Amino acid sequence: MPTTPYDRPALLEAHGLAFARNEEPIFGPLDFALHAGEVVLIEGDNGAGKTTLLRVLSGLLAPSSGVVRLNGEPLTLARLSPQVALLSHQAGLKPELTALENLRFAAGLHGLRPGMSPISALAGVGMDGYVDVPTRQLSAGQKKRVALARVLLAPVGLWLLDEPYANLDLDGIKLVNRLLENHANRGGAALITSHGAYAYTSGTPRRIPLRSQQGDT
Ligand SMILES: Nc1ncnc2c1ncn2[C@@H]1O[C@H](COP(=O)(O)OP(=O)(O)OP(=O)(O)O)[C@@H](O)[C@H]1O
Repeated sequence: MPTTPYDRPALLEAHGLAFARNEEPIFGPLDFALHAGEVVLIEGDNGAGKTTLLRVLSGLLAPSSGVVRLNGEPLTLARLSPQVALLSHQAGLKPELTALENLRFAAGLHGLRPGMSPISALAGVGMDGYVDVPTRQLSAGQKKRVALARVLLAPVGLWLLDEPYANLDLDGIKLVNRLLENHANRGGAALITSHGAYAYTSGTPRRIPLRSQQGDT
C-alpha cells in the first residue's frame, strides 16, 4: 500500500494548546497537526496572539496548558534546532557581518540543505548582488530576504515563519510564496503567520484563525 504523509507522525502537533499571560487568555485551546507537504496559515488581527503562538511552538514560551509534539516527540529546545528553521520579526542577523558571512555562520551552526550553499541561498532570494555588504547597511526588506535565505539554507523539514511577508515588495511577496511552494513540494512543511493581506494562496492552505481574547467577557 502506498504511504502518505498522514501515515507518519505529524511534523508538528498541538493538543489543547493554550497560553495566558497574568491569567488573561491570549489564545487557545488549539488542536492542529502539520504534515509533510503542508503550509498552514495562522491568521489574525494585531494582538491576536500569532507571534505568541509561534514562540510557544518554538519552545521560547511555555504553554499554560496543552502539549506540542515534533515528529511525535514532546517539544524540547534540544530537538528543536536540528528540525526547525525559525524566522522571527527581528531578522536575527549580525550587523557587522556581510550577508554571506551571516549565512556561513548559520551553516556552521546548523549545516546545509543538500545541494544548497550560502551563495546559492542568497541568489535564491535575489540577494546575490549584496553578498559582501554588511547587513547593517541593508534595508529592512533586504534584511528580510537574507533572513529568508538562512531559512532556505537550513537542512530542516519544518519552517515556522512569523510575518514572512512584512517589509517585502511585491516581488518579495511572490518569492515567499514560491519558496513555500517549493519547500512543501519537496516534503517540507511550514506554519506561517500573516494579517491575511498577502496570504499564501497556492493549494488552498489550511488556516488557523486567531482572535484577540483580551477584553472578552
Ligand atoms: N512581552 C509581552 N508582555 C506582555 N504582553 C505581551 C507581550 N508580548 C505580547 N503581549 C500581548 O499579547 C497579545 C498577543 O501579542 P502577539 O504579539 O502574539 O500578537 P500578534 O497577533 O502577533 O500581533 P501583530 O499582528 O501585531 O504582530 C497582545 O495583546 C500583546 O499586547
